[in-house]
Amino acid sequence: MASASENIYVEHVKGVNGLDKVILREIRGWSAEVYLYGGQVTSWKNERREELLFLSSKALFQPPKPIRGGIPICFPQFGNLDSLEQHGFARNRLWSVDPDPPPCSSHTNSRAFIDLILRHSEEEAKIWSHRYELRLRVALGPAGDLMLTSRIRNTNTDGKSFTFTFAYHTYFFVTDISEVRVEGLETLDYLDNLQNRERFTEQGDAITFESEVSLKFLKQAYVFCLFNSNLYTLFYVYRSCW
Ligand SMILES: O=P(O)(O)OC[C@H]1O[C@@H](O)[C@H](O)[C@@H](O)[C@@H]1O
Repeated sequence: MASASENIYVEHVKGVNGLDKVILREIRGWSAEVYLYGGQVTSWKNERREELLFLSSKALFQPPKPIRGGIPICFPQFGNLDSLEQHGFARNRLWSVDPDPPPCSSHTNSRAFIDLILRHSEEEAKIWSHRYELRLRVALGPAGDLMLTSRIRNTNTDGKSFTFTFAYHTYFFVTDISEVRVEGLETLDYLDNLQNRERFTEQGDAITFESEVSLKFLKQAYVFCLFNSNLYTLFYVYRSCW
């Protein structure tokens, strides 16, 4: 049973439409909310209780529809290049709390974290025949940093390998899109969805937004940052693999 002090950091509650939700809190006032439906982070607030993620006011919270906003998990595909549904099925499955996660080398400072797991199901085997375990740790660091660690294990009994693509499809909250700059993507190749997916190489030192932009980068940057000057927020997004 969780002790009173643990309850400060991790609280299990019912969210919209009675869906299970976990609230992570840090003592300085930062918080994050994670729905078991989709394994989806839907809120990340700073110590002034300002929301840093966008969640659509029209988000349905109604399985099997994905939740529009926060950080949807795209697996086993990002986009719609394969025959699977757009962005895969992980975002519209009910995940479980993982009671016995393998050791996770990151986030050792954090007391506000939750481990979730999604396993293959017989129902799903009709559309994707592989057996897998997808683990997700969502952790809120003492300084409010939000860290997502995903681990994918092939559990095919015949040892057959499979390929997949994966993405955190993060919706950041911005107050004025014309003020936003995304840096750190120069020299990376992308497909421009608004130009028949033609391939280009990013040349500028920042991407800015004067009209609709829809780019799919073919490799992820190790770090990129998004400046949102009105909110005085600077998001750094780091990627690390091991
Ligand atoms: O509407 P969905 O399936 O949640 O996808 C969200 C967005 O995902 C992006 O990857 C696509 O480029 C957009 O066209 C799409 O709107």
